[in-house]
Amino acid sequence: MASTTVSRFRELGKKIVAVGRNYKEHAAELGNAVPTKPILFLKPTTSYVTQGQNIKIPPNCKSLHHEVELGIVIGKTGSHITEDRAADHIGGYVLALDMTARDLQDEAKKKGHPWTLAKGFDTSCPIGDLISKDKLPNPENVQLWLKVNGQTKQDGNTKDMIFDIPFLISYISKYFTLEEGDVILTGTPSGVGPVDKGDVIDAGIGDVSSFRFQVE
Ligand SMILES: CC(=O)CC(=O)C(=O)O
Ligand SMILES: [Mg+2]
Repeated sequence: MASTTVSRFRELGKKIVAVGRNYKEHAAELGNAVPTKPILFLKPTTSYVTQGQNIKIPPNCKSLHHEVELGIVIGKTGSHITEDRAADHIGGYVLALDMTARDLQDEAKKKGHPWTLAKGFDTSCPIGDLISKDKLPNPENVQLWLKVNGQTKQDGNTKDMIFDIPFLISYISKYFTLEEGDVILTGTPSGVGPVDKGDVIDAGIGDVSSFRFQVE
């Protein structure tokens, strides 16, 4: 796959597949059980925002939470991908936030409704630039950090993921064809919390990639 093509993942990608509760400590902090198989949901690609654009609080949301995540950018289309072939389908990585209207999500959870509004609203997926595979040779042992107004809120390591990257690609691709440019968000470590109008979020993957977004 040509890296010039994958670098256009935001234009090419058809979907964002997100994994929920992939870190034990995060499941615990929200009082959720540790999953025995991946919990998946979709975010539309209209949720992307890039640096220079702001995060907007969606209507009726009184508790907008930050979730820093490692994203996998798919470089080669495939379905029923085996774990041992998963690496062939990775085009690179990306830093992302899975912004979550926590109160709307809690309301939906209580009623057994989908999380679509809480997770898929416009600006709910701030995203960085493509990270090439050679810049992140060990994606399963990197620090994911996030600060709000300069204060550290999240500082976890991808080695603590419950389901690892090959397993996720294999599992997801049994259900959804993973297409070039699609992004898998691999879940957030603990420390999620609220942000408000005017707050500044800085986040990063170790010292490999970082970005800043403001809440408007
Ligand atoms: C409880 C959640 O919102 C699940 C989620 O998105 C995660 O990253 O974990
Ligand atoms: Mg998340």
